[in-house]
Amino acid sequence: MILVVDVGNSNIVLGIYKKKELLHHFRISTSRQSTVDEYGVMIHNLFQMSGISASKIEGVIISSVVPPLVNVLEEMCIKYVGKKPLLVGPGIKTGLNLRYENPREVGADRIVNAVAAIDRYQCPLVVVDFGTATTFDCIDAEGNYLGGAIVPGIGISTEALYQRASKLPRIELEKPKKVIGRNTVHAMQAGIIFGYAGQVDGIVDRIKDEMKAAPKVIATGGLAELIASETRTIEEVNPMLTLEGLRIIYERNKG
Ligand SMILES: Nc1ncnc2c1ncn2[C@@H]1O[C@H](COP(=O)(O)OP(=O)(O)O)[C@@H](O)[C@H]1O
Ligand SMILES: CC(C)(COP(=O)(O)O)[C@@H](O)C(=O)NCCC(=O)O
Ligand SMILES: [K+]
Repeated sequence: MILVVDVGNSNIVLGIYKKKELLHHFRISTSRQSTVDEYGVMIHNLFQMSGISASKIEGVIISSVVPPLVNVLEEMCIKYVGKKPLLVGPGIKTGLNLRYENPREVGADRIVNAVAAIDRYQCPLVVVDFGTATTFDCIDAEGNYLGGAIVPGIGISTEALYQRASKLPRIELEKPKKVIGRNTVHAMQAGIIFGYAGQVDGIVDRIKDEMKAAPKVIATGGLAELIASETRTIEEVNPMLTLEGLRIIYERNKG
């Protein structure tokens, strides 16, 4: 079994794979304050709840877009899982041809998503990841990673409204029945959800024009389901894309 870990700005998602099969997955909140031992307790509890023995874990791979947590989680794995993790970053084989001006700048999660998408679907592709930020990653017909777009995430956008406007409350991210809201909450929900879906379609349309291609559009991330159904351009939601990518990169680098 291997342990795969994706550290996002809001959540850390962990997966346990036995060969190609995802046996368990867990989502815990990203805490920049937590210590090696606190993360150790967390993983110990998750393993215990699921009947996993740490001694059965043959290897660990971590992707992180939160630099201060890399060392903490690396040490946690050494101390509590007994394995030094592979870190998705410079020096690791991904098989991806990065066309970013500075390939070191691309978020590890975006690289991992692209690797998984290329493995699973036919190129050209666009991957939309609804995380703290929403990222668009473009892959051409030859499998080259072209780059993409980064926009404020749905959570960030919603939070900004209530933090900056005195009379706007904190709202549940729920789809309202109508776009014409007749109270503040419904009006905000309509603006956020339908506005966000429109933004996704707008960016994907421009990407397709610029790529001069008809890429398949895949979505992933915590809030993918909610928005995807309101878009015209997203063809498939694959919630486990990032974990799959980590498993594939692990395979390419072991031994
Ligand atoms: N199942 C869920 N239902 C509602 N909100 C969620 C769910 N999962 C994640 N979120 C929210 O979606 C946002 C992005 O989550 P996630 O995809 O885990 O982001 P990241 O990869 O940046 O950590 C966060 O604000 C998180 O609170
Ligand atoms: C864009 C991101 C913040 C998305 O992170 P997430 O929403 O998954 O937490 C992350 O991929 C990142 O920090 N990227 C570095 C900049 C870049 O990809 O160009
Ligand atoms: K992510």
